[in-house]
Amino acid sequence: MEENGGHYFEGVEKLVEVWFVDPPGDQENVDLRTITKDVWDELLKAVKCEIISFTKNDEVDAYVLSESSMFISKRRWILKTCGTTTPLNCLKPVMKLAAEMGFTEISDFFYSRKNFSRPDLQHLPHRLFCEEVKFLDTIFEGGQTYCLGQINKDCWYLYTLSHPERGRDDDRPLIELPKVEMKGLYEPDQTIEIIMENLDPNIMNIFTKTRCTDGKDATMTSKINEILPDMVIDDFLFEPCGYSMNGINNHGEYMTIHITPEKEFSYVSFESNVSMNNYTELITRVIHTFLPSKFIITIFANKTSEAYATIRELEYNNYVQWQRAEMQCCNFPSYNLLFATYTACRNEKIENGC
Ligand SMILES: C[S@+](CC[C@H](N)C(=O)[O-])C[C@H]1O[C@@H](n2cnc3c(N)ncnc32)[C@H](O)[C@@H]1O
Repeated sequence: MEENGGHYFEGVEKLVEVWFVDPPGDQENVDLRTITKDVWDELLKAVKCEIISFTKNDEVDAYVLSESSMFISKRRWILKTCGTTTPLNCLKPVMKLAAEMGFTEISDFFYSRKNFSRPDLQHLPHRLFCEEVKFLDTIFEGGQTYCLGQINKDCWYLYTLSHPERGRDDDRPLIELPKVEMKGLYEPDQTIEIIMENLDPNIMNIFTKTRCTDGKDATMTSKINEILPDMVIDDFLFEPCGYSMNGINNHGEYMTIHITPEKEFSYVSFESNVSMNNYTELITRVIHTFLPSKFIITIFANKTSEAYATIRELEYNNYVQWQRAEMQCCNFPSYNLLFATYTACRNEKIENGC
């Protein structure tokens, strides 16, 4: 990979998602959102990133970070950071703090990332996936690890831990399913992530200070605001280039986009937990907004999610300009996972429908 006058930025994010179990009894005040910004400022020092913006609604707190994003709801914590950050270094302190609040158990844990372009620039424990696994195994018992895709090319690593038997203990099933199925799975959950590389340079130019004045200008010019129109957007345009946004809606759903526009190592990620029974249109909107040369899609859906039974439908979808290179499906105790990679068709192939 060619560098940019010695400048290199690793767009690939490390993604941590933790679901704590609501403690029994009166749970109203046991809420991760009671952790103040000052406390997060301190905790994030171990990650080597800072909070640059904050928005919230009744369901979710959303932080834009100097390197990506953090989302906090009552019992779920998501930390997504790029560059050479070290998110696993704040995991133990956050779990300790959560335990002091009453969150002593975890029902689901996910750590995932694509392979880095420059692993040599990463810091301990993020230099190798096996090093990350070793670190996580000192915290969790029974974590499972996977590598999807091609180990010698583009791949995606996952460390996951699931205790479906420890789910919410509140007798409020959201949809009618036999009790045995519902145990521990009262809250529908799904996450779609689209990881895009080698993007259209004219589109990437939008995410520079030479073309746009600020985050809002870049959001409107690129039409990011039309991807999921009900999201209230908090956006930031870096100097001289680079863009991050969080969107939240009143259903407690979020979206987040992060853009590294430098042409030598351009990278864009899209992530959302928006609930849909078919993600084809959303995926089409995202990839037409950024025009990547290649992309990876991952979709997680738990058993009460409306996407649970349908994520395999991606197998039958054609995106005209992009051809699917591979697809893998996994069934975990609480979640189904779909992983697929796509590459842009050459022009003569497009004319023939790829
Ligand atoms: C934080 S953003 C988005 C990163 C994201 N993970 C992605 O998808 O690429 C990174 C982009 O902003 C640029 N940038 C400029 N100033 C930065 C800063 N202070 N911290 C992090 N990135 C900065 C980087 O060069 C890069 O293009």
